[in-house]
Amino acid sequence: MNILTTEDARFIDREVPKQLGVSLEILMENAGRGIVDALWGQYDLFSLDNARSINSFVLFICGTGNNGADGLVAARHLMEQGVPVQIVLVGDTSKCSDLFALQLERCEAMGCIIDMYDEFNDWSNVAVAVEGIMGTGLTGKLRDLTVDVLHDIDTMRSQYNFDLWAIDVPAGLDATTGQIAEGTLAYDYTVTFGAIKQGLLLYPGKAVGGIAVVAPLGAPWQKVLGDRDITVTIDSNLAEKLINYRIPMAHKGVNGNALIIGGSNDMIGAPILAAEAAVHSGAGKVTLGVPEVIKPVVQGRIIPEVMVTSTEAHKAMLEGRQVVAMGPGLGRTSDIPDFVDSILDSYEGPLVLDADALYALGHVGSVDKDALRDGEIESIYAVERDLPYCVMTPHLGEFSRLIDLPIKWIERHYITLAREFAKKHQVVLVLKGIPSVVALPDGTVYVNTIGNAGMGSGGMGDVLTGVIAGFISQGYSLQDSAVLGVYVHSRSADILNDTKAWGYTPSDVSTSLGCVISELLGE
Ligand SMILES: NC(=O)C1=CN([C@@H]2O[C@H](COP(=O)(O)OP(=O)(O)OC[C@H]3O[C@@H](n4cnc5c(N)ncnc54)[C@H](O)[C@@H]3O)[C@@H](O)[C@H]2O)[C@H](O)CC1
Ligand SMILES: [K+]
Repeated sequence: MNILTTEDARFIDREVPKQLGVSLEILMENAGRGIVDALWGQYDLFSLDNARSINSFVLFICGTGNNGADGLVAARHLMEQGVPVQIVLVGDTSKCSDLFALQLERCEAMGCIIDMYDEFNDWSNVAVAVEGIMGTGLTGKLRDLTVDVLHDIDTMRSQYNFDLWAIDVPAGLDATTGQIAEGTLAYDYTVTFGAIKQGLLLYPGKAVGGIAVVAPLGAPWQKVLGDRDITVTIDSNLAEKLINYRIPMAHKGVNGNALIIGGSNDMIGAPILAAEAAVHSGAGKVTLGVPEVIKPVVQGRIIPEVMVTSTEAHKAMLEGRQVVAMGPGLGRTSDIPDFVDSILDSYEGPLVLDADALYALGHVGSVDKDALRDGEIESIYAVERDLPYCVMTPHLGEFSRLIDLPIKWIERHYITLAREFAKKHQVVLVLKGIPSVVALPDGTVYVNTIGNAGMGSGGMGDVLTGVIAGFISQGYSLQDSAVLGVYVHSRSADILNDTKAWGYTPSDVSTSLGCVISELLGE
């Protein structure tokens, strides 16, 4: 499923009429109709009953831009259907958009009940409120007047207990970054147009949008996006397309030979988790390379399917592998950067870099904060160190070190930074956060839509690394392995979450991977 940013939505507004001959007014008509369909999907609008009166109605709270105009269209459709509606207007109607003026004229001609916000006081009869104060047209902080209106809505909702819907995005939510302005409310539902807005998938936006319903615009807007970078959701539909059946005669030689490199005196758990996850994801043969000193302990702890070797003999260790994943538990001692470099120099096959291997790389590039602020995408990121084509799986802290930028900035410009990094370095970046994203060298970004709070525990990332390596060893491309790995890992955790809340471990996620694979194969 596609994901749209504010810029994409504006581009669609501009280009669909030009290239496809479908006017903005028609798109708006479909958007308004989509709001109505979404409301019907949730309530029997013919017997609206807010438990207080039989005079209840659907209230549309409309700003004077096209977001408000969508609300006016929806109100008109509901009037035709005989559903009681009222409209309140927020803002200066003398400064409205052209389409708002047109839709308002229509609602007035039909005798719809329309009040200015200050005149409205019939909150006790509101059954459902639909907010169209603003959508993708938000600029800067919310103006005081808007904050006051939103505050009133919130107070009235607590008092009268009606559901609150947002048109396209909640007023105050940045539809691209998911950041929210002070005063933004939390909603029960958001009806968003064409495709889900990126800001509804990123925190804190994801937490305030409620249940998202996508309403079609009535024209194949995908056709006009051309070579714009695309963003897509990671969900079961995508994963089902990526997973392959195994041929019946597949043997361990066909299913790949994976090497995991990691471990140090203080950390033996991380590489064990990664190697075991590679086994559970279906790799034919898995070897774990650890420093000689910890080899006996590791051998005593790990499942017997994994062979353990010593990293001291590293040339021989690399031979015949379909994938090498390096980093879990490697440590941060002064010898590690040279060790990581020597592996990068001597191994030319598919590579996954995680954890301390990423730390060992240090800064690999830098961010121009001004360009980031101004959205000058091309000049945001400068490469300082070339990297081999590989999958990199940093969490926010590790990414912060790689690009030399505080986490706060990364959180605010999550997808832009992931995309620029993957494009400029030509690597597959799995940025592990909430949500995790996978950015590809061609600029496509996949955003994870599943997973749960139980995944926030030590070792979960090591399992993901092992899963991705496991898929690569079985012949999946680096990018498919990253996307499929993120899905399977989160889905396994979701299955466990159903019965164990957060009381499950990374090892449990690893051992349940097979359930997800069989679910994807429809077995
Ligand atoms: N392609 C699509 O997805 C379509 C979307 N539609 C709808 O159009 C809006 C975007 O409309 P636009 O006129 O560009 O802007 P808005 O109505 O969202 O906002 C303008 C409105 O908001 C006021 N405003 C802006 N910033 C602030 C602020 N910081 N504080 C207070 N008020 C602010 C501004 O003054 C204007 O009054 C999109 O979301 C969809 O709902 C089309 O209908 C169909 C195609
Ligand atoms: K809105």
